[in-house]
Amino acid sequence: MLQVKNVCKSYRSNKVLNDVSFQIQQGECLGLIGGSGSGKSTLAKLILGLDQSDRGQITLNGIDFQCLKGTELRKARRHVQVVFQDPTASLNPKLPVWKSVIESLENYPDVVPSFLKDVRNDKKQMAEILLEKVGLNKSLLERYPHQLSGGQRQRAAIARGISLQPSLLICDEPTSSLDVSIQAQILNLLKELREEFNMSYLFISHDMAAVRYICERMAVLKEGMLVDLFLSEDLFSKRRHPYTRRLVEAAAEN
Ligand SMILES: Nc1ncnc2c1ncn2[C@@H]1O[C@H](COP(=O)(O)OP(=O)(O)OP(=O)(O)O)[C@@H](O)[C@H]1O
Repeated sequence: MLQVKNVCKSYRSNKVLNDVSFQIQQGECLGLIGGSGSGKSTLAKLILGLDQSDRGQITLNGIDFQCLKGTELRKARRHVQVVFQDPTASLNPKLPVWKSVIESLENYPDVVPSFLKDVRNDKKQMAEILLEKVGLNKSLLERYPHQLSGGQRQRAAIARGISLQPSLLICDEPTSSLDVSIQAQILNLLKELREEFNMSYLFISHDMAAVRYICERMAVLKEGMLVDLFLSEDLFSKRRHPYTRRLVEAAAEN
């Protein structure tokens, strides 16, 4: 489904990604962990088609975004969406929640997600269904982002992320800005949505326990190199790369 092959990326003389390769299958969740500055967000940017790699290939369902331009690129991009750490990054503070949630659908009028097919012409109904999918009451439709709690804002951002029924959802630290008590709820929501829509996730996080909980496999980036890739259940195995073991030890100390 997603194939990343020998990807390299430098910013001036700073080699940020060095020959990175991995795959994510349909419906699979791959966790991406690594220290600060290891290149995780850069990789996400390349997969989203927001920047170009210097070398290598990134294909989603066999399509290489880097070979596309204009309308074709726009069309392909709908299949990969993102949920950021800070939900205010994807919710316009001047719009009521319902408008933010359906903004992507308005940008892609030809796209008819299966769960919205009966209401595709009714904007409010679409927003209502999307809110329901993420466990938000329709009484929140008219609220503005600042009138929601952090957890509700992240749910709204997730509703927006799934609105086009993407094949791949990139979750970039989706729980880091939330209270610990809310983090588990958001993780469970992401888990349920993945099952319902058979989406794939690239789940970027510093939170080892969260990654282990939600992902079947984990990939470890160290200074732009993919040094380890394994089943989550093998996180504590002796076969782990020394750097992975250091991350595990650091997480245990926190
Ligand atoms: N647009 C850019 N121009 C120049 N350098 C950049 C750019 N984007 C990222 N970098 C550099 O690339 C390196 C990797 O950054 P990146 O944000 O991908 O790391 P990260 O693993 O996501 O870090 P964090 O966990 O702190 O978010 C850093 O040294 C960063 O300064």
